Parts: sequence; structure tokens; C-alpha cells
Amino acid sequence: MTEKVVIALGGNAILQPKQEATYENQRENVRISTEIIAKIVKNGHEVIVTHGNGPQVGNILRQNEEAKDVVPALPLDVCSAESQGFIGYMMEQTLKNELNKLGLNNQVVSMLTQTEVDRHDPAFEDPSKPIGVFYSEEEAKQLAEEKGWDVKEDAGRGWRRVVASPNPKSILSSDTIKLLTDNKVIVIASGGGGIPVVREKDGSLTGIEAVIDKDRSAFRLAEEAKADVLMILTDVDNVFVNYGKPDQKALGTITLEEAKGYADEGQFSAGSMGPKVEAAMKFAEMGGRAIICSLGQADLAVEGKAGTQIKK
Ligand SMILES: Nc1ncnc2c1ncn2[C@@H]1O[C@H](COP(=O)(O)OP(=O)(O)O)[C@@H](O)[C@H]1O
Ligand SMILES: NC(=O)OP(=O)(O)O
Repeated sequence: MTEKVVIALGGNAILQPKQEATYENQRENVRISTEIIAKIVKNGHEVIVTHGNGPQVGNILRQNEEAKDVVPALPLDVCSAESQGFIGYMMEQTLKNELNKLGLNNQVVSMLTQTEVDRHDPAFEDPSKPIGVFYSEEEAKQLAEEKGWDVKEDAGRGWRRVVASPNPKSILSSDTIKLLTDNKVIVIASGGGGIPVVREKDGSLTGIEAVIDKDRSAFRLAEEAKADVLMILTDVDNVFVNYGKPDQKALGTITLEEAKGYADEGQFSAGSMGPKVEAAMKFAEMGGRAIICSLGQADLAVEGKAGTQIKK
């Protein structure tokens, strides 16, 4: 059965924390991801791809800040647009190559996407979105002091700079995305959660400095593009209960009620698995099928044979 699938690729899939942030490393990781996405297309599904940008947007911002005496620094929303362009370029090119290898000639387009947020969102007062590279606690605190950054510990993996991450209210080009997918075009959209923008009183749009969580905006994208499946890909095969403890247990197919129960127990860390499960539950609530799984198992998971699957 053909299903419309929104695939959300984790930042880890594009740049692993221990890798050097070279173009070559990132392009190869993206190529590996698009090899799997091409298989899903080959199996007959309509696909919309979205992706994270945490490491990349942090690096672009840093480049701008460090070089500001030579070239004026650009604001964070523009860095977000740059990251969408750069990742979209790698993804569009490698996906087309991988589709060609499978004898498929689908059109692929990557769209710069703006996401509307509320300028009064309380998230602007409480920066929480980790961007850029990881630091030791000592380095992070020193950088915070020297450069005025906000820094936080990131889900047990080290310390990172954090910026405001408002809730995505609407993906602005979702009508166009839907039109394209309805016409069999594979769309790469809303990368890095989308470029954050706010609507002025006269209806016009302007950018605002923030980085939107891509799991939250993937849910909005799936909702607005009327997808059947929301698939969030990360670096673990399943969602676990008692994660990291000797009695950890992988979750297979679970009901929305079961997922809510585990979330209420605090099983999913705020900065990592929490937003994924939250997005998956909201999508399941709407009657869709939500999957959280590893990149390597994505083609099996879409057929219901792997990963954590949440249904109403
Ligand atoms: N309950 C859980 N089950 C599985 N993984 C979890 C859980 N709680 C926290 N995690 C962590 O969440 C990580 C995935 O989140 P994150 O690194 O933010 O993803 P990505 O960058 O791929 O979007 C996993 O690598 C794992 O360490
Ligand atoms: N924007 C965003 O959520 O990126 P990551 O998935 O890379 O953190």
C-alpha cells in the first residue's frame, strides 16, 4: 500500500558528534541516509524528507561571529537558512544519485522553508536548543563567560551552547509541499525545523533569532501535508524504557495510551528522546502511524517490521 511518509533525519545522521565537521564527512553521512530513503521510495511510498541542523547551524553562527571583524555577522535566522541550503544541496544531490542507481527517475526538490512562531513564546526567555559542537563543562562555562553564550548539559553527552527554540505554529509552504508530493515529487523541506519567522501586525513576515526543534516541526509538517506516517530516524533502533539501565526494554508496537503512561513516568529525556516521543504521540493522536527507529532499519520500520511504532 502506498503511504505518504514524512521522514525526519536526526542531526546525528548528518554529523556524528565525534566526527570532524568536514563537508566530505557530512556528505557521506547524507549519502548513506538517502540510500535508505531511496529504498523506501522504491517500495512504493511517497516521501517528504526533513532534517535537523543543530551541529551545522551552530558552526555557521560561530563562523559568522569569529569572522565579524572581516565580514559582518549574519543573524541566527539567516544562519538557519544557510544550513537548510547546504544540507538540502547535499541531500537533493545524493538522493537523486541513489534513486538513479535503483533505476528510478523521481524528481527531487529541496525547498527553503519558513516556519511561523509566536514572538511571545516563553521559549525566548529560556534558551534550550543545543547547537554546534560539544564541550566539557569547564570549556562551556568559560565560553559562556567570555562570549555571553547560554550553555547547558545535553542529555548526558556533554555541554553545548543553547538558543531559544519556540514552538512551530505553522509550516508556511505546506500547501506547496503537499501539491508537489501529490504530483510524485520528493520534497526536502523544513530543514532544521524551518527558518523561524514571525508575523507582523500588517501580516508581513520577518525572521527571528531562534532554532526550531525539528521533531516538533516534523509533526507540523506531517499534519499539514496530510501524511499517513511520521518516521523519526535517530541513532537507536527503538525507544527504550529504563534506557541505559540493566533492565532496559525496547518498545515495539505500542498504543498511544501506553506511550503516554511511559512519558508520564519520565522515561524520555527532555533534550533527546522526549521531543521525538512527544511528536510521535501528537501524530498518533490524529490517527496517523508514528515510528521512531534507527536509520539502518528505516525501510523495515515503514513496513511495520522494526522500530517503535505508536498507534492510537
Ligand atoms: N528512553 C530512551 N530510549 C532511547 N533512547 C533514548 C532514551 N532517552 C534518551 N535517549 C537518547 O536519545 C538519543 C537520540 O536523541 P538525539 O541524539 O537528540 O537525536 P537526533 O540528533 O538523532 O535527533 C539516543 O542516542 C539516546 O542516547
Ligand atoms: N533543529 C534541530 O532540531 O536540529 P537537530 O535535530 O540537529 O538538533
